[in-house]
Amino acid sequence: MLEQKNFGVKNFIMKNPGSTIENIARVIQKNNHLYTIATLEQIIFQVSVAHKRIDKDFYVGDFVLFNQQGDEYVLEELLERENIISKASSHAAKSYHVSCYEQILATNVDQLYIVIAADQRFTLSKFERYMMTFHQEYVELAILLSKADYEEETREIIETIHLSYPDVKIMPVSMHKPETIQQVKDSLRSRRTAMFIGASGVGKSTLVNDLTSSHSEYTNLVRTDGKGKHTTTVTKMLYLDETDSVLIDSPGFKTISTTKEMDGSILFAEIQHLGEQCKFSDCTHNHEPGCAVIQAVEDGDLSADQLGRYALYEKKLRGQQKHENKKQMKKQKITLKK
Ligand SMILES: Nc1nc2c(ncn2[C@@H]2O[C@H](COP(=O)(O)OP(=O)(O)OP(=O)(O)O)[C@@H](O)[C@H]2O)c(=O)[nH]1
Ligand SMILES: [Zn+2]
Repeated sequence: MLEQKNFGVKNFIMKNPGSTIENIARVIQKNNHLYTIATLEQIIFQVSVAHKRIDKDFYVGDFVLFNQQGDEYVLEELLERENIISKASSHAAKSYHVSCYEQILATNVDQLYIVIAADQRFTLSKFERYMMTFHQEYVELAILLSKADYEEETREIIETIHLSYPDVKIMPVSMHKPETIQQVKDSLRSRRTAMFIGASGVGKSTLVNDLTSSHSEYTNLVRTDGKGKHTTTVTKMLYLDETDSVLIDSPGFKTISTTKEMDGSILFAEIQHLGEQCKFSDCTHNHEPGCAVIQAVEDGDLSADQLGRYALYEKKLRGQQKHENKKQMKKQKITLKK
């Protein structure tokens, strides 16, 4: 049997004392309605959903309670999720009666890496769509700028993003530059769950191969295509020996549905409306006493994620403002010199 890898079950049990240890597992792969789960001791394949739970969907990353029925294993309960990584389903967006349908990609993620390729057409609005879709308060977010051997393009993209979002963490990475792969490894935190998402063709598989290449034993296990190369057709969780962490690899998507691409005033109308009731008229809804927006989050009337996205959006506006001011000052200096 394969030596047992830590897929996060141990951590979960430590964080939730009193849980029934024997029956806790984590979903590490999903193929239609069959799941692969990891317990503290072993990996179990071909797990189905218990009859009484047949209406429930489980996702990669979920912690679950399972049971043995005869020689079959079944999923019984979903344990509380810390977070959900989702996007609007492009599939449903096409159907005329559903305009926006949430597609869950994975759950319980600590570090989310959005992979953008330097050789693909880049626009700030595409980047913003990613941020709008995936930014949330307790998930560490970074951009992996792949194919960074396209050096000119890489520089330009970093500059464009940082002009509007100076705080966004961007890590250039290239298969031709081993030190950049090492940097990605170094950023993976032990016993945490990282996830890669990105459009197809950005080089995600290549990157995952590079990260796991020294562990052929496990790569062999998860290889489903019979070919020499790892390709991503379903979402799955991989264990990385070197960092003692797990990585969720998800299939590349074509586009992020545009249903979330809206201007801030539409997206944050609710927050702006609530803001009218804040004690201070220039309230940033961040720490101020008498803030109606923070109150709404505390009361459960507004999601903390929405407030997080709002803060990000505000930051962007301030960044742009700063940039404008600098440009103006430069101009003034030049005219003074004359
Ligand atoms: N120049 C350059 N090309 C790369 C790099 N990484 C990957 N590629 C190439 O980009 C193409 C796509 O790479 P994949 O790893 O298959 O991309 P993917 O994101 O897994 O694509 P999907 O399987 O559709 O999700 C391949 O032809 C790779 O050889 C890189 O760092 N630099
Ligand atoms: Zn406020």
